[in-house]
Amino acid sequence: MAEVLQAKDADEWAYRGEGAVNLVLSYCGTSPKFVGKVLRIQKVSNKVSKYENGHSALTKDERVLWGQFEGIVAARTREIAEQLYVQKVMCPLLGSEHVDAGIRILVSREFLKAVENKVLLQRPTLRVDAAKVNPLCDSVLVIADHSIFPSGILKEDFCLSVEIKPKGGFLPTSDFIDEENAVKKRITRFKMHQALKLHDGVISKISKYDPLDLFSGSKDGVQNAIKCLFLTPQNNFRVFLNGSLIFGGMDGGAAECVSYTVDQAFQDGIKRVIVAKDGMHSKYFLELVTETVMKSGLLNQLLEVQKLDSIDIEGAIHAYYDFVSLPCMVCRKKGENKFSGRYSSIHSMSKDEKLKLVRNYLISATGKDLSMMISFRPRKSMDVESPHRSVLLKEINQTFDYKASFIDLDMKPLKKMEYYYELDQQIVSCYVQMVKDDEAIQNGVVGIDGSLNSYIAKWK
Ligand SMILES: O=P(O)(O)O[C@@H]1[C@@H](OP(=O)(O)O)[C@H](OP(=O)(O)O)[C@H](O)[C@H](OP(=O)(O)O)[C@H]1OP(=O)(O)O
Ligand SMILES: Nc1ncnc2c1ncn2[C@@H]1O[C@H](COP(=O)(O)OP(=O)(O)OP(=O)(O)O)[C@@H](O)[C@H]1O
Ligand SMILES: [Zn+2]
Repeated sequence: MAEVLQAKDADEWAYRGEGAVNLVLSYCGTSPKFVGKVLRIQKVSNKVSKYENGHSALTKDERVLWGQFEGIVAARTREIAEQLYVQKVMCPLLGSEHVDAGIRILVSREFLKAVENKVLLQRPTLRVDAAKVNPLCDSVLVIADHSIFPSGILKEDFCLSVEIKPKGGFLPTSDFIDEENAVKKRITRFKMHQALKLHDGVISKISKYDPLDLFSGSKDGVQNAIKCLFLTPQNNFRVFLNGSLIFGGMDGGAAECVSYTVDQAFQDGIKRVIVAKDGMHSKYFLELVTETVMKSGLLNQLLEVQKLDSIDIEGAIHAYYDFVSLPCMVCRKKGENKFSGRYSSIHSMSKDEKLKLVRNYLISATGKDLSMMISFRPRKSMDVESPHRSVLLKEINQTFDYKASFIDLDMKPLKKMEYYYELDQQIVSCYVQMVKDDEAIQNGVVGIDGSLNSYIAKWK
């Protein structure tokens, strides 16, 4: 009979982290089956949400959308479909050596309850208020722990790992972008979204990070991006030592660091791995991350996936309405005729072409939201063969094994398309308003909206 995790097993799992929809636990027991693994447990919103990740299977339209991928249509639950999505859709695109789709394991309700109680005090308040462990889950995912090297490491070894959530790394060029929204072709969504997040109080400071730098392929660009992530990590940058968080936060908001003289835990942590003169460890740490990001080539692959969004949400939304057989709310609002107006080239496409546009948009959305984890351990001797790739930091003559993986490759629900459109419009209008207010201030005119003025100050 298949193993089912019970309440007593909760003792062997410890809080690792969480995002908006999953709680992640690391294994601290001795069973070879779980050593080097994490458990990824689905959460459910405390508020009733339109986009709730419930226990239901895929919708009829989603089954058509993902039908060409083996097994997804027949999946009994959304969790099973999501695991197959990682295996069949994302793995081939990102490389199976960088992705672990994991295996599902059965859990009892008592296990979920025990785990939830155990980690409650370690969870950020914002996350506790937002969501709880989904009590209806009967299975959870067991995935490789990407913050450590696979088993076989000695106890005294140290492994440093870095988690980066790069977000969208290119500017859209789609002809379907409204003239009013032309700013989208010049400013990244990440940067514009920062203005909205600040306005809504989600963050207290604008990130210095620019995804275009990270994806630039140039050493200077990547170096600058990593430095900015370090200065304003928000939910885009974290560092772990042997799986314990030593830099950044899990609250999805504004974990902020203002200088290289950060937390002692971080300083102590990097000293265990990087051999350098006092005061130089942070510099070489950032150098190591930069070199490895460049060398791994992971971002080139990721950018290709993100670029599957070829016509932007302002184009894809029209394909969506036809695909789900609903009147196009965007054409209706804009007073456009579906078959002769600005978006007629989309509305008159074949069913298959529209399906492909929507599917590619959603795959790209996964690519714009995933994270990558890169783990490092110092190579003790170049004579010993290692199955891992390595990077040499010339200035300190130190070689590191590294392992790079992608995490959080979740399938985005089809019904989120309308939300994506609305959010996109909101992001642009908030940013445009901010720029207008900024100009008004510079011209000596008092801004229209006091709250906007206050975040312009924070922008600078
Ligand atoms: O829309 P975005 O860019 O804010 O992305 C959301 C993320 O926000 P952030 O990266 O902080 O801006 C958001 O992350 P946080 O909860 O803010 O850490 C989620 O990753 C969300 O995806 P899902 O609902 O969990 O499937 C993400 O939603 P998707 O757009 O990827 O569906
Ligand atoms: N395989 C893994 N190995 C090591 N750490 C992991 C792994 N998977 C997740 N984590 C840690 O747990 C955190 C939450 O996981 P994950 O990003 O999958 O949650 P999520 O709720 O799906 O996120 P999001 O809000 O982006 O949708 C990650 O940020 C990472 O720190
Ligand atoms: Zn339309």
